[in-house]
Amino acid sequence: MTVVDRLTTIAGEPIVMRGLSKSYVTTAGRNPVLDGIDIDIAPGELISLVGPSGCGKSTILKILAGLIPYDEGEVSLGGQPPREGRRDVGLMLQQAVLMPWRSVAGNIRLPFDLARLNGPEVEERVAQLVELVGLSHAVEHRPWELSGGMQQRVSLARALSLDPGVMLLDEPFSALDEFKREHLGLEFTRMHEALGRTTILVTHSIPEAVLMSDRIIALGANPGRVLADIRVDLPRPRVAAMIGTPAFMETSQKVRQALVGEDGLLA
Ligand SMILES: Nc1ncnc2c1ncn2[C@@H]1O[C@H](COP(=O)(O)OP(=O)(O)OP(=O)(O)O)[C@@H](O)[C@H]1O
Repeated sequence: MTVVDRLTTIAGEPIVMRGLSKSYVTTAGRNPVLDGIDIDIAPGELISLVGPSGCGKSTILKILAGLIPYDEGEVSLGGQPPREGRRDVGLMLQQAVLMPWRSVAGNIRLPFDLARLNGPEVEERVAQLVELVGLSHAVEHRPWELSGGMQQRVSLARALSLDPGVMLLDEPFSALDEFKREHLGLEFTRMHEALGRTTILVTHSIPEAVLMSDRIIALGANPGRVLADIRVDLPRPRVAAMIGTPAFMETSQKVRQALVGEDGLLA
């Protein structure tokens, strides 16, 4: 099987979190951050985590990526416990971490280099990814020559490079202007619909969550817990024309309701 075949035939993996709890130990003592999180994600589902700053969204992704330990509960991806560096898990963190000495193409090629994959198919795949994230004009640029949004796009392309069965994306479009954000969000959704990777997206944007997701998990803070699990009943493929339709607005309203405090404002 060639690299490209593998890239287009990989299927999503289920993700299970049961009774997941996590505290950070700080100089001020033990800080409970997640308390009894139960989330089941079916193979190929795209779910969004939304909730106030500090409710533990990034912590959930880091636990799933095997970057940090957890205290209690069960966590599995494709039936296996989290482990750092798994090639079948694509992670994009909030801050793009790029190699300063590598070009845009070189940064996107990094996972292939680490996996000792090379040749014309890899070059073709890198070129496809560069084009996908709209950086064909900057392919030889170094990270410091890029805007924050462009760096984020390199980071997204790199997370997509090995076409993993599980994608963990922490606010992947936050540094983009609204036009590019909607465009790339829909592009990503289109790829998701074609390839069916299981995806967890952390976002602060309720409209973005509604447009892209099958389900939206609303989280509360102190400690982080699931407030609501809301199904998005919009057909696929998702298209821009769905934004603002009654079904879209109704779902957005449900998410908002789950997150507002007693004063009616988002926490
Ligand atoms: N390494 C750490 N050590 C101690 N406390 C931490 C650490 N990382 C995160 N925290 C704390 O854990 C809580 C959850 O952080 P986390 O980054 O998961 O939240 P978040 O929901 O992703 O927030 P945001 O929306 O602002 O990105 C916060 O109170 C944060 O201060």
